[in-house]
Amino acid sequence: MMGDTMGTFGSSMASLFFFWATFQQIFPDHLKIAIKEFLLSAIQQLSFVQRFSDQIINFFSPYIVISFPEYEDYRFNHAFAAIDTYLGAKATDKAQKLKASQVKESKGLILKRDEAKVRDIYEGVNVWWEIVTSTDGDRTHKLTFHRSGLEIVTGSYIKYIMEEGKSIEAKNKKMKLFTNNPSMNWDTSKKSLWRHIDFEHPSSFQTLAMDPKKKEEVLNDLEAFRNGKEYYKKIGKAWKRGYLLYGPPGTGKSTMIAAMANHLNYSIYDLELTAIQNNSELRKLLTATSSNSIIVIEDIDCSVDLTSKRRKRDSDLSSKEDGEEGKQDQNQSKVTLSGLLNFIDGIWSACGQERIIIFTTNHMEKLDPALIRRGRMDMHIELSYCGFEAFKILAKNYLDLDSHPLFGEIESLLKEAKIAPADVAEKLMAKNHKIDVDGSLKDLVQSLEKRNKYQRGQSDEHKKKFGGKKLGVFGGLF
Ligand SMILES: Nc1ncnc2c1ncn2[C@@H]1O[C@H](COP(=O)(O)OP(=O)(O)OP(=O)(O)O)[C@@H](O)[C@H]1O
Ligand SMILES: [Mg+2]
Repeated sequence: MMGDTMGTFGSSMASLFFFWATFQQIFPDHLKIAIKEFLLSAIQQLSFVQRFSDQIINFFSPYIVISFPEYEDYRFNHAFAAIDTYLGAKATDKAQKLKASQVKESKGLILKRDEAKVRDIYEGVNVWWEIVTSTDGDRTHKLTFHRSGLEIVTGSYIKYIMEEGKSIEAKNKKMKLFTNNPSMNWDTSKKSLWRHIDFEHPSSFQTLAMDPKKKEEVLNDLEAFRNGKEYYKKIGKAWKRGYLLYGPPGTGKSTMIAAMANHLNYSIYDLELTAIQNNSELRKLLTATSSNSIIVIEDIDCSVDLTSKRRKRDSDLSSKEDGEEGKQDQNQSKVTLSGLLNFIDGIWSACGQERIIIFTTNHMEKLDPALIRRGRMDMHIELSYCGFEAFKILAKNYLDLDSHPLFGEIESLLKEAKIAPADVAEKLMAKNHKIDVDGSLKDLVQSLEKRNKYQRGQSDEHKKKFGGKKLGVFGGLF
């Protein structure tokens, strides 16, 4: 009825236009202006009628639509993700068969795929899911259902979807790796402060080559953290834990982070400090992270010049306190030590629980003691050069080997050699997809012998030149 009225009105408008075009030359100017004004007011009335009619239709429509946008206030909407997983997992042909058997059991849930829309039945209420993509690429899940099902949908269906989605995600181990978008793009990208991909890293504690005792310690600490909800509540501390991973390049710091995430089934937020302008941006990023996550700042010593003020203060006693925001270099990132300390202390992450914060560095000595003191970085974990125990794990991973006549020789060579597990792993890797146990081990022995000879020859000269600093890694040399 309303549509017919609109159609008639539209054609009348077209006639009016035609009238105006044909006779505009005949009419004098003042009449032309009058007709123009009349047409404009008619158009305004039409849009008003349209808006009003939309409201009336919405008001009387028996259907309700609820939207779940992918991003809300620059934050990734976890409800969207749960719905996505739920619909993705259930709305397949296979799932339809599965569903048929579930009807008898508990919830009475049936899913049918209707091209772009997915129909779902929950406790007798029909609902339709549709994914809508806007012109600028923003995605939204739209849920449509009859008004009569409002109580069931809002009372239990949405909760059910969230729980199902999350449990499927947990079962599928669908973890995510988030990386912060550069803050200069926040306004233009208008989506999220973080972008993400599925996190699928094969690393585990089992395959991590390090001293078994140290590994055990880390694992126990993680377990205590995971089960520590009540404990943290009791002692009045935010449920978080900080780990500082330090050691030379290629010793497994990043690999250990992946192993931790896999062990705990947590997502990773890889925080690139150099992409942030100041402390308030850091705060924004942190409040946009979710619980059950690991926040990582790799190479903390290189990310931001956090130590410059300390050094400056050491040399210039009149300079200001650490806590003041930097006013020195306008072009430099102004994330300050105090901003970072606030974050670690859990002030800004108080909105979420169960978080782990990890810093990695190759140069522990460069870091400000305030940043890494116990209580902030609760556990300092050294990832060091490859010892014999670590080698045995690599040999098992790469060659499926528990023992070999060359193991004795390798053990004594490793006592002296400063070789990163990454370099040992490279020697043990299959060449052209072929595993050659004897060839790989001989290759490793030769490389270790050369390395040790080189180290012995160079160490005195190096000490003289670099004032006794540790030798670097010889990764590329042998
Ligand atoms: N402890 C280890 N156990 C198992 N594999 C390792 C270990 N250390 C290194 N590797 C292997 O070497 C590669 C590089 O290691 P990784 O990236 O973890 O080193 P890193 O300590 O993070 O180095 P960087 O300081 O340069 O970031 C890994 O992909 C892995 O295959
Ligand atoms: Mg690394």
